[in-house]
Order: sequence, then structure tokens, then C-alpha cells
Amino acid sequence: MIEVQHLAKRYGEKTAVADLTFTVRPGVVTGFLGPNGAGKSTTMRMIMGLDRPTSGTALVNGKRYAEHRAPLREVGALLEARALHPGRTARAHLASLAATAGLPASRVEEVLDLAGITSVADRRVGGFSLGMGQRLGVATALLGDPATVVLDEPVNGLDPDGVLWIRTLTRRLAAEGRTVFLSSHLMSEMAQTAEHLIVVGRGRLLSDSSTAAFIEHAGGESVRVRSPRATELTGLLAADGVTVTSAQTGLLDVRGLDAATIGDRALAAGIAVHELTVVRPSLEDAFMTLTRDEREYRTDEEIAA
Ligand SMILES: Nc1ncnc2c1ncn2[C@@H]1O[C@H](COP(=O)(O)OP(=O)(O)OP(=O)(O)O)[C@@H](O)[C@H]1O
Repeated sequence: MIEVQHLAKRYGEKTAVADLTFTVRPGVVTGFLGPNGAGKSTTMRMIMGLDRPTSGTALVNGKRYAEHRAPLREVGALLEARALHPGRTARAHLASLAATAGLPASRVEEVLDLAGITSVADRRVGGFSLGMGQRLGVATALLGDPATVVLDEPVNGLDPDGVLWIRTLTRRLAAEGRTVFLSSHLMSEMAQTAEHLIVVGRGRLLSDSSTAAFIEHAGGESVRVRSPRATELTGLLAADGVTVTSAQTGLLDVRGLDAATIGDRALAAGIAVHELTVVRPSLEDAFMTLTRDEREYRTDEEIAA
């Protein structure tokens, strides 16, 4: 479990994180979403005890990171800008960490296997591709078999196989009852991986909800209806709780009725329907709507819109 309470971080004049409060629970994959510069990495570094909060607290499994006697066994992290000894092999890197933390050497082989890098374990990490480096980072995070796992942009640099691997791995870790917290700015990927989302913008909490509720909140489903008698159909469908809009002649966007009901009513009235499509907002749409005013960097067109 991760408990963040009124967490804030300022760098001089710059507020990276402002009064963030949220809880990451075990058993589900929780995504940490936000535009560039929203404060995700800073928050994760404070959770991992690498940055001191200006105010507030970040607890992992009930304690501050530094208060744990065996932190590697409590929480493992993949953070950006890892300092790796380039001349060391992946196996030697993991072995030295395992030795320092009092973990058995057999665990090194287990995590190499988990990360799919056993075949390159004796290569120097300086020659690793970005994707191999990410896999080694995940192996490092899992070394202490921790109850809580924090991954900052884990799919960064991974090929489609690697992306699928992260998705399967994080889901499995959560199913084992672990707390899994991963950041990304890739909405579509997050929609498929995370069941719960914490969304931040300019260091502030924008949303803390299930992924399904987040998408629902962004407008929910609508039904696109194409008919040569669209105006008549509008009159037929209009009722309390139903909104019908038309952006184009012959085309309706209906909210508050399901596709089957619309089709049945049109049939009963003898009105031809040429298209009946359920339109779901993507996580991308939901995210863009929510963070439009919260992004640090926007194009002139976006600002003018
Ligand atoms: N050491 C630092 N000194 C000064 N400013 C910093 C420092 N670290 C982060 N910041 C600023 O704090 C803000 C939050 O940065 P952070 O890296 O946490 O965001 P992020 O959500 O992880 O973004 P990204 O998706 O781009 O990695 C940014 O404006 C960043 O420039």
C-alpha cells in the first residue's frame, strides 16, 4: 500500500508537486497519468525516499521508505535516469545488489528469467539497448520480492513484445496481492493495463477513480445514427434524459438510449437506419479533456481553441 498525504515539493520558485493526497491499494494495477511535467516522477522519487518532500508524507506499507529495515523487500522501483555501472554485466549488477540486501544468489537467476534477459545476463550493461535496460530495471525492482512495486514509465523504449510483457507482468503482480503503481503518458496502453487511475496535472490531483469511471466521466457512450429521415427520428427519440444532437444533415448523436432501443423505435415507425454505431470515448479523449488546462506545454492552436 502507498499512502500519500498532502505531499508537496518545491524546487525554488517551481512547484513540482502541490498538496497531493491519494492511496494506492494492493491487488489492482494503478496507473499514474499526467502530461509532461505534471509531477509524476517527483512524486515517485519522494515515495522511494530519493527526494525529500517540502511538506506532507509518503508512506509505503505503513512507513516512510527510510524507516524500513529491509526496504528492498518492501518496495522495488524502476525510476528514470538510473545510474548503472556501464562496465558491469547484468548478472553482476543484480548479484551485488542482492549481496548488499542479504538476498540469496538464486533470486538473481529468478529475476533475470522473469525479465526475459537470462540470455544477455553476462553482457555489459553499457551496451544494452533502451529496452534491455528497462527489463534490467524491472528485474532490479523485483529483486527483493517486494509487496509494493513502483514503475516510472516502464514501457518507455520497449517494443510491442516488451509492452505486452509489462502488461502481463504488472497484472500478475497485482493478482498476487501486491501494490502496483506505474506511470505513463501513453493513454491507450494505460487503458489496457490499469484498473485504477490517479491523474495529475501541474502537481495537483485531477482524478482518482477506476479506469472505467474515468472514461464514463468524460462523457460516456453515445450512439451515432445515420438516417435519411433524421429529423423525424429526432422527434421520435426525444424524451427526458435523452439528448440528440446533429453535427451534419442525416447524422445524429444520441445520448441516453442504447442502440437496440433506437433501432427498434426506428423500425416501428418505418424509418430506415443506415448506420447505428456505439461510440465510446477513448482514454486519450478523456485524458485530453481533463488535462487541457493543466498541461505545462501546449501548442498555440490548443491555447487559441
Ligand atoms: N530537480 C529539479 N529542479 C527543478 N525543477 C524540477 C526538478 N525536478 C523536476 N522539476 C520540475 O518539476 C516539474 C515536475 O517534474 P516531473 O519530472 O516530476 O514531472 P513528470 O510528470 O514526471 O513529467 P514527465 O512525464 O515529463 O517525466 C517539472 O516542471 C520539472 O521541470
